[in-house]
Parts: sequence; C-alpha cells; structure tokens
Amino acid sequence: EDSQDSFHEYERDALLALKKGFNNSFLDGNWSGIQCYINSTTNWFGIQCIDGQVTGVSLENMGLIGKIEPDALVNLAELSVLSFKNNSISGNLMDFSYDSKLKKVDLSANRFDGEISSSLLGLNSLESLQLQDNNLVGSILGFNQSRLREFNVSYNNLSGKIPETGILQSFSHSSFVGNQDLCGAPTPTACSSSLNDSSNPSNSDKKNHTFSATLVMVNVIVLVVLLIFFIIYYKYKKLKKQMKRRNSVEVVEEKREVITNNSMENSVPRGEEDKGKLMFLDKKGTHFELDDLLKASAEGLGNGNFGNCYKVMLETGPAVVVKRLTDLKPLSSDEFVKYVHAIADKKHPNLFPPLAYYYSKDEKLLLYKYASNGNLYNRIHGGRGTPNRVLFRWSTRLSIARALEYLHLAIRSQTIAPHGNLKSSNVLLDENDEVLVSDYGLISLIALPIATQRMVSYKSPEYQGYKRVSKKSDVWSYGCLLLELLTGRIPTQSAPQEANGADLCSWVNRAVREEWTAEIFDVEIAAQRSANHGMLRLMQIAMKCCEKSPEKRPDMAEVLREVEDIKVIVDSEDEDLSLDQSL
Ligand SMILES: Nc1ncnc2c1ncn2[C@@H]1O[C@H](COP(=O)(O)OP(=O)(O)OP(=O)(O)O)[C@@H](O)[C@H]1O
Repeated sequence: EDSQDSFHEYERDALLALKKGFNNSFLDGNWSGIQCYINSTTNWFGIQCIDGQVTGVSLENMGLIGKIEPDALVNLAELSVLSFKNNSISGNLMDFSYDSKLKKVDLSANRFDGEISSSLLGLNSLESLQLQDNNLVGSILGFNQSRLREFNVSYNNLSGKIPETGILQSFSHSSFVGNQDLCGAPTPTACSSSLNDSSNPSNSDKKNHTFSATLVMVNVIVLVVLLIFFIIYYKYKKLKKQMKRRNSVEVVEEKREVITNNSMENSVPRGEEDKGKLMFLDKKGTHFELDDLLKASAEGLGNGNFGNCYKVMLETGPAVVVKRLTDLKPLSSDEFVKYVHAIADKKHPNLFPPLAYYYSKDEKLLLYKYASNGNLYNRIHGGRGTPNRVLFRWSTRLSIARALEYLHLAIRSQTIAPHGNLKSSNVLLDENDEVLVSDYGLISLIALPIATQRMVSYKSPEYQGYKRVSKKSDVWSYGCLLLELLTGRIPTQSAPQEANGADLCSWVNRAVREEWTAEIFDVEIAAQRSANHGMLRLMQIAMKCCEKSPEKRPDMAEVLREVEDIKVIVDSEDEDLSLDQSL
C-alpha cells in the first residue's frame, strides 16, 4: 500500500509549520530529515510514530513561546497524544476536528487565551483533557464523552455555570478551582438566578423567591414588547418587499427573503463587535451595511456545496457576491473570525479573498467582489455548438494553466491546509480575464464528514485508498483541471449536479496506452497545429499530476516550472481560419 513505503509528507509539513511558529533553536536543529520511519522509529524529539505515522507530539517544559495556527493539527489524523505542558504558548486553542483519535490533550501551564474550542467536544476517544493554568475565557462546554476520566480547567478566566453533564459533574471541585466567575456544582458557589436554571432550587429565604418571580414577570413583559416590535418590523419589511417585487424576478426575491428573514432572527446580538454588522476585511474600498445588502436586488448564482451563492446589485457600488455558508462545523464566533482572517490574510494576485463576513448564531455569510467574466467551467464548456460560443484559444488556456500559482504559493508558505476543492467553477475570471482562485481555506470551516462527501480532494485516489488529503491532493486536482482545459470534457470532480462527468485521468491514460492520443484534444484547439507540441507537453505534465500515488506526483513548484517552459505560440490568422472551419 502507498502509505507503507511513504513518509507522509503532509504530516512532516504540519510538524514543520508547528516548529516555525515556535522559533526554537533546539527544534530547528533536531527536526530534520524523515519524521517517522515505517519501523516506527524516529529521530525527532518529542514525536511518537506508529507504522510511519505521527501518533504523539509531546513537547513539555521546553520554554516554547509563540502561537499555534488553528489548522496546525488538520493533517495529523493519527494523533493520539498531544502535550505542550509547561511552555509559554499563547493564542487561541487549535482546531481538533480532524484528530478523532486523540486520547490525551495536555496544554496546561501555558498562556493560551480565547475560548475552549468546541471541536474538543467531537473527540469521542478523549480520556484526559488538561487545560489548567492558562488564560482561557468564556464558559465550559458540555463535555460528556464517556471515556473522559481526567479533566482540569482550573486557574483560567472561565465564567458561567458548569454544565450539568454526568461526566463533568463526576469531577471534583479541584478541576475547576481558580476561575473567579465559575459557578454551580461541583464548585461550592451557587449561580445567581440569571445563570441558574429553575430545576436548581436554592434553599435560601423567601426573598429570593419573590425576586425570581419579579424577574420572570419583567422577562415576560420584555418578551411581549419584543414580539410586538418584531411583528411590526416584519410587516413593514414585507410591505417594502412587496413593493420591490414588482421590479425583480420572483424566484430571486424568494431566495432573498430567506436572507432577510434570517437576519431578523439574528437581531439577537451575540458579541459586542459583530452584532448584525457586516465586518469588512479590507479597511480600504467601499463599505456598506447589511441593510444596503438586503435592500438591493439579488440574483441566484447557484447552489454550491457549502450553501447558496447570490449576486447582489448594490445601489451605491459595484455588484458583490454573497455566499451563505451552511454545514459548517461548530465554531464559536472567535474561531470563525480567526479562520476568516487567516483566509483573507493570504495575499497573492491569483487568490480571491473575501471582502467581508457576517457572523451570527444562525447565519454565516462571506462576501466577495463579483468576478465579471464568470468561471473557468463556463469558459471551457459554455455555449458549445451555439452561436454564443466564445472561442477559447490555446494561448489563453495555457496562460490560465500558468496562472494557477496559488498552489505553488501554498507549498512555499507555511499554509498547511490544502485548498481541497480546486475545480473549474472555483477558478474565476475578472474583467481582464485574470485568474482568481476562490474558496481556498474553506476546508478549515467545514465539518469533516461534509468535506468527505463534497470536496474535490476527497475524491482523489489517496482519499479513496487511505483516507488522507494533502497538498499533493491539490496537485492531483490541478492535473484534472489541466485535462479539462486540454480535452474540453467535463471531469467528475468539476461536474455540476445536472452534468455527467468523466474520470478524465483514466480516460487519458487509456488513450495513451491504446495510442489514440491525437483524438483526445478539444477540437477547438486541436486545429492549432503549431501549438500541438505544447499541448502534448501539457498533457504529459497533467498525467504526472494525476499519478495514483501522491508521492509519485511532482511538487507544484516543479510542475509550474515545466508549464512555464512550454513555448507560447501566438495564434496566427491561418490557424484561426482552420479553427473556424473545424467547428
Ligand atoms: N465572486 C464570484 N464572482 C462571480 N461568480 C462567482 C463568484 N463566486 C462564485 N461564483 C459562481 O457562482 C456559482 C456558485 O458558486 P459556489 O462556490 O457556491 O458553488 P460551486 O463553485 O459550484 O461549488 P462549491 O460549493 O463546491 O465551490 C459558481 O458557478 C461560481 O463559479
């Protein structure tokens, strides 16, 4: 099996990214070469391996300072023990959603801040969680994993009532001590009536009862007033919408209504900063309010795998695209904001970062500029056989193949999370036909089971084989994209629901084996004879990228060098003529 003779490059990348964040001279010197050998030995300090894969990371008492990226553990899927005990690591806790085998997590005696990550709740094998002596804030989540035997969150800044789950209640007070604002059993501090629930009657005097009764009454009155307010507001909005509907297509309006209604539900504010507000990621450029967005007319662009997409025509500025995210993994607002900032911070001319975001309990939106020349999928396949078909010449196809620098960038930088969903509908073209890769980074927002059903990387041979995706899965997707550009056929991974896709990698391999290679090129470019050599060259590169075994695929840097070397042939008029005749 592939995993047996490989050294798991993506696991090494994850560890090297971790090391970079610490800037520790000992680790810098010690962590080099191969991290895990198949016979389970390793020369890397603090690393444990089984069958060539990382199962433990224990870096205790090393004076480590710095931060750990939220997606640092995404590619360490066999991890069972994680300890950074007694260092000076700061920042938020990382995301554990992809580490379902974790049994022991010890982050005690550090400077972690932010909230306890909700991804810890999904670790069903968890036996020990040590988070004591940090600066964690927020409330304790409802841990109730049956194997949890050790749990310590003492000496943080946690607040609120300790959830009444059987497991949490089985620990003693010492697991929670040293958090000034924690209350409820097992601590001896009773919660104030606003935090306590009604099933927890206090045995104090009647005064308390009278106070509670008054409070309930006040609450009821406030609720009734709020309800009346919402009804009036809803009717007002409905009236406004009815007036507007006369001017726009009905279907589109229906979709917009969902946005509007949800935003009303969201008027229950969450945090200080983001209550019902659009948060812009770039301080420059046009800023507008959520209300401007809802007032504007909108048009559905399609139902993506992660929610619906709308083009919104703002009255005061250029059109924007709103992506309503659904099926996200449980994320606190802090975690969501952190991920979105991490996505927006990656700067590259071919990357398409979000403009703004909106977060509330029930609604998460990402806003993008509108890419006016559409997507690569439509450019390759749209309007074929009709007078509306816009010719898509070899030179443009080649320049698009070259522009997918994003992948190269991901290799050079410490971005360890792969794109995961590279396909032609996620490659957008701006008004100058510049290539913009969108949807990168979404892998960190999506729950693993959803990602495995829907994202392109999870259709790669390595995922089918041994359940891993990595940057080499992006190389595979890139190969499939090249084949789509060369053959003009729809591959399985880019095919929208209504279209049937083919397994282009197998199809092209067969064509080469059976020597009918000449027939596989898109007729629209095959006629450009002087470019045939370049096409063949690109085909060979694509086939290397599509190798079944990730380790046999070339590095993206190497691929791009080879694509760069293909000579650009300027389309001559003669060829245009033969091209037109061939269609
Ligand atoms: N900023 C944008 N400008 C122009 N078109 C866009 C923009 N963002 C998305 N689109 C187009 O809108 C449609 C829906 O996009 P969306 O990303 O939701 O789904 P998808 O790309 O089909 O699938 P997936 O969810 O797997 O990425 C696609 O055709 C996409 O190319």
